[in-house]
Amino acid sequence: MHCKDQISHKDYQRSVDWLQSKTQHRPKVAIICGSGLGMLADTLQCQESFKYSDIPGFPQSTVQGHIGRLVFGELKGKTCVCMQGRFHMYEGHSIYKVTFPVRVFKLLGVETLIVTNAAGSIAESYHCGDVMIIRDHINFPGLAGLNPLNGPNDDKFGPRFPPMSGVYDKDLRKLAFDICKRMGVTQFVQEGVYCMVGGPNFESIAEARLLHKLGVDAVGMSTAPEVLVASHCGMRVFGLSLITNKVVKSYEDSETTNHETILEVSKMRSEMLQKLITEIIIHMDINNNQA
Ligand SMILES: O=P(O)(O)O[C@@H]1C[C@H](O)[C@@H](CO)O1
Ligand SMILES: Nc1nc2[nH]cnc2c(=O)[nH]1
Repeated sequence: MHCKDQISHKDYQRSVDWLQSKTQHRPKVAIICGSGLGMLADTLQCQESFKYSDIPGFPQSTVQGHIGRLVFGELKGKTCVCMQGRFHMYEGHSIYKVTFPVRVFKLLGVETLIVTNAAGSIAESYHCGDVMIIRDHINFPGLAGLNPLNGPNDDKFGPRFPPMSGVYDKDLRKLAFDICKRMGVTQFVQEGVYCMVGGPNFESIAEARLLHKLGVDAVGMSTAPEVLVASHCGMRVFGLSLITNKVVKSYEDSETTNHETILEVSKMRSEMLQKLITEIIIHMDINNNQA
């Protein structure tokens, strides 16, 4: 990966101009839907959707369970934009392309980014079907130097050396937990640390044990780059991981992980997740429709 792949302000703006010429919606909230979690977009009212292949600069989704559309609409009167399918580095996209939509959202006027993903549990106490409110992340590709902020800094977006502490908004995390209490679902709600690895392979047992020692609660192949770029440009961030499988940590265990099971579990919890995200959006402070 070279900085030559870096994307210019002009390229983000081209995408923004195209979208703004096609829709009157001016979203304040963007939602990135993880594997199998794209159904939330279907609940938006006054919908207008655009295939990634039609939007200038957008890459294509290639993963099963990621439809590949940007959907604008209203959730109980709040204007949102939903990514039905995200981009992963293992698909062959550069890290700049993976995070491209986030800067487009910023230029569209989005202030809050909600990210969701499917993840495997590392924490012993987690179960399949649990929902983890992300408190913090470990960005393995980032620690190894694969960072969407590599290259000349674009000061129009944010500072050269952005902090990464407290990135997952405390108030939104509390709001989410309070809503879970009201929904009566706290028995399968957790709060923990998400770790991004490169994928596309799932973890070896030794890797899973390493992640456990490092304090990781759930592991997946996405999210950290988008969150990093959102935080760099001053967006408020909230994240949820749906625990779709337990990561094998014992040589005695013959279970293996596969993408089909991940999609099945996502389906099982999709309604609850939709409700939770809808309630969060309804109850959070949004300076709506003042773009
Ligand atoms: O987009 P997310 O992070 O939800 O996708 C997860 C991680 C891998 O891309 C894939 C593995 O099944 O699902
Ligand atoms: N790396 C990784 N990504 C996942 N996405 C969903 N489950 C998993 C998992 O067990 N490991």
